[in-house]
Amino acid sequence: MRLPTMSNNFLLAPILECSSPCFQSRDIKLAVLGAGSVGKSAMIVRFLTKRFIGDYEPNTGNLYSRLVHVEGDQVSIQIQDTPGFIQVQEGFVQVLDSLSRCAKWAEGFLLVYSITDYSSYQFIRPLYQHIRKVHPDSKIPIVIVGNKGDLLHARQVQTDEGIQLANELGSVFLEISTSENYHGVYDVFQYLCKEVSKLHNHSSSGDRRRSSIIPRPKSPNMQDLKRRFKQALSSKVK
Ligand SMILES: Nc1nc2c(ncn2[C@@H]2O[C@H](COP(=O)(O)OP(=O)(O)OP(=O)(O)O)[C@@H](O)[C@H]2O)c(=O)[nH]1
Repeated sequence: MRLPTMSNNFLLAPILECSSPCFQSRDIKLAVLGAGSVGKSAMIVRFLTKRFIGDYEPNTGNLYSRLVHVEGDQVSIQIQDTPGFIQVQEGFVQVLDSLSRCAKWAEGFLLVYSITDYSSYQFIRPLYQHIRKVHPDSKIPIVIVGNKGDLLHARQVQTDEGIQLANELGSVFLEISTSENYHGVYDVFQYLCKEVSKLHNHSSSGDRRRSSIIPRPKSPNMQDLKRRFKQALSSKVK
C-alpha cells in the first residue's frame, strides 16, 4: 500500500479512518519525531493496523486518528507523523515551524532514530531539548526509540548508546524492529497512551479539587424567610 503524500501538516487522517466515530471529549495527542527515514510512518501504521508496510511516500506530516484500547478503556488517539527534518533542505523554515507547532500540540512524544544511522541518533538530544523548552513545567512523556533493530549487520548505534542517552535525558528507551516485531511497537504506543491518560486524569482530578473548594451558593435561610413571611402577613392583617 502506498500512502499519498499530503502537504497539510494537520490533516485529519483520511487514510486510516476511525473504526467508529471519535466521540471522546479528550483525545490523546501523540507526535512521532525523528530525523530522516527512521521508520516513523511504518511504526504508526504498524501500531494502528498491525501490518508492516515497507514503502511510503516521503512524509510531509500526516495526522492519524483512531480509537484504541488502553488498559481496557476505549480512547481516541491522534498521532502526528512529522517529516524527517534534517534531510529537508528546501523550505527549512517551514519544516522547523511545523516542528514547533507539533511540539506545542502534542501531549506525548516518540523520538525515533534508526540504529543504522548515527546522525539520526545525534538528532534526538536537540529534539528532546526543544520539546522540554516548549513544555518547561510539564511532565510530558517522551520515549526514545531505536528502530530497525533487525538490521544488525548495518548497526551504527550501539544499544548502550541509546540507554545512556535516555538515562541522561531522563527518558524511557526501547530498541525495536518495526518490521519484525509488532509487540515492541505496541508497547511503545501503549506506554505513551497510559502516561498521557494519567496526566489527563491528574489534571481533571485537579479540576474536581478546585471545584470542591469553590463555595456553594448559599441556600436561602428558611427561618428568616418564614419570619419575613409572617411579618408581611401580620402587617397586611393590621
Ligand atoms: N529493516 C527495517 N526497515 C524498516 C523498519 N522500519 C521502517 N523501515 C523501512 O525504512 C524506510 C523508511 O520508513 P518510513 O516509515 O517511510 O520512515 P519515515 O521516518 O516516515 O521517513 P520520512 O518520510 O522520510 O520522514 C522504509 O523503507 C521502511 O520499509 C524496520 O524496523 N526494519
